[in-house]
Amino acid sequence: MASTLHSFASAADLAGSLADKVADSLSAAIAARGTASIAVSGGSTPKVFFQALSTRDIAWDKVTITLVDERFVPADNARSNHLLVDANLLQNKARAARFLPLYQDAASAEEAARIATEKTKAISSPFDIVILGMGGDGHTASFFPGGSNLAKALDASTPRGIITMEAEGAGEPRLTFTFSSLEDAALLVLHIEGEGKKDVLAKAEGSGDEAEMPIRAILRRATSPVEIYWAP
Ligand SMILES: O=C1O[C@H](COP(=O)(O)O)[C@@H](O)[C@H](O)[C@H]1O
Repeated sequence: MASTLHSFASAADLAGSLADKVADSLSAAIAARGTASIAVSGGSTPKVFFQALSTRDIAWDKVTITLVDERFVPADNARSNHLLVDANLLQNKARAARFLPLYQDAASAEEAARIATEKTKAISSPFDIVILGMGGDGHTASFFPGGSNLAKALDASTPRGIITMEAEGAGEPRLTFTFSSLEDAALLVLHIEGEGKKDVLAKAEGSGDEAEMPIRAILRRATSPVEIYWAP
């Protein structure tokens, strides 16, 4: 499916514009179905966007928020994506939203993935909105190059839900929604910032194996158009 690049002069401009777009999409879903869903990324990029989105005046009590991926660490760990969402998105007006975490207090990441898959079945499919990020190695969600479960995660026939991932570049074991869970969102966004990420994107858009740069799976095979939001 095609992608469209939306470029902004600054990260603040991008955050405001993306927050408006997401708020409009959530409101449209609520008007159509009574509820709305959004799966967001962690990492360093989304903080300012989260802060902007949290102030938007929509029916947040009808919105379910979850993560596209998470580290297998509790929510009070500084590297937790849940912590980032708590501190920046589940604030202001967005405090009224329901948050479904991927991390579960389980004996293993595999058990946590199984529990999280069950719990997130309460969210209707497809997601209304998915916001992906991208690492400098071409990973997105926790689809890491060399990842232990990468082939399964990227296989379009792997069911919706959460699986585990371990990889050298990932730090802790990870929990990640599968490709099939994310690729058909009504609004599918790739949010990246910096010249370095633009170069990584250009490389990913070229030829090469998906396993080397897993973002290629989204760019090449997502059934929804990919809206790329970029700022320097
Ligand atoms: O590990 C992760 O990294 C990516 C990208 O993060 P960034 O710090 O380069 O913005 C992120 O999209 C993903 O959700 C996160 O778990």
